[in-house]
Amino acid sequence: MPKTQPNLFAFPAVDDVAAALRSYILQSQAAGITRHGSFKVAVSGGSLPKTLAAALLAQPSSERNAHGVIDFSKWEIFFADERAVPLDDADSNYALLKAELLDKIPADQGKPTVHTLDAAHLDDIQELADQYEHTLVSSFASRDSVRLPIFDLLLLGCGPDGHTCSLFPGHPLLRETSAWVAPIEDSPKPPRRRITLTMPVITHAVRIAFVATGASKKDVMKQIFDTPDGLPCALVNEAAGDRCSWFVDEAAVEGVSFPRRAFL
Ligand SMILES: O=C(O)[C@H](O)[C@@H](O)[C@H](O)[C@H](O)COP(=O)(O)O
Repeated sequence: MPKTQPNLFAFPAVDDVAAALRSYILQSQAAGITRHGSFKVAVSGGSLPKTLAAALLAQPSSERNAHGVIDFSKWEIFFADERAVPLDDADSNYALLKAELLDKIPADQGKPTVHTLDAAHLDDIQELADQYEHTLVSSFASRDSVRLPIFDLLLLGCGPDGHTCSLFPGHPLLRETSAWVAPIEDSPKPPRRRITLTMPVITHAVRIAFVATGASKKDVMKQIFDTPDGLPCALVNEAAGDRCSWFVDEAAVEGVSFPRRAFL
């Protein structure tokens, strides 16, 4: 079977990115609820929670979308990567998502289930990762019955070096094939101690959406799309093909030759 290509959706401004992302999330939510009655999604940190809030908190008065409205009561939110810090620490991805999005969800949009890391294990990073893997096992079924968890949607960022989640270029963790969640103690992006979903889990998701905005991303976007050379984001593109969609603004893809697709 020929390999499929990732979808590159480019928009004039960040607001347009957020509007398209909303529509894509609605489609993914509908598919998840049809499949298993809930919507299992994992999110990253960085600039993503802000764009996500812009996408999800804008409740158009008449939602003209065939896929319904956002229903957070059906959402199970996981962290695609998380920093090994207390949940109220300024570096925590949970704290960031809470401030940007969770605290602002209107009551009539329902309350999501949010799976945070277990802060009792912050001193033991392997245990922290193992405990988070247990959290996934409890939600997705046991490791004996499923080889890998299948998220309905992963919402990921792309670092200026091409990293995603806490998988960094050239890092041995990129070759992890057995764990679902892995610890990292030498993250080049601070803080150094983190946990992350592994590549097999990422590439098995039903849908993967990358969000990358701003001119600071254009060099790495050229590398990822025009001269793919093993950067973590390029590896996800390669493995997931058209299950992988990029929501970017024009500034982030200036000079990128890879063909854009129209977002319908
Ligand atoms: O915890 C983290 O550091 C993030 O999960 C990380 O993987 C992030 O998504 C990228 O670094 C992109 O960040 P920006 O969107 O801020 O560039």
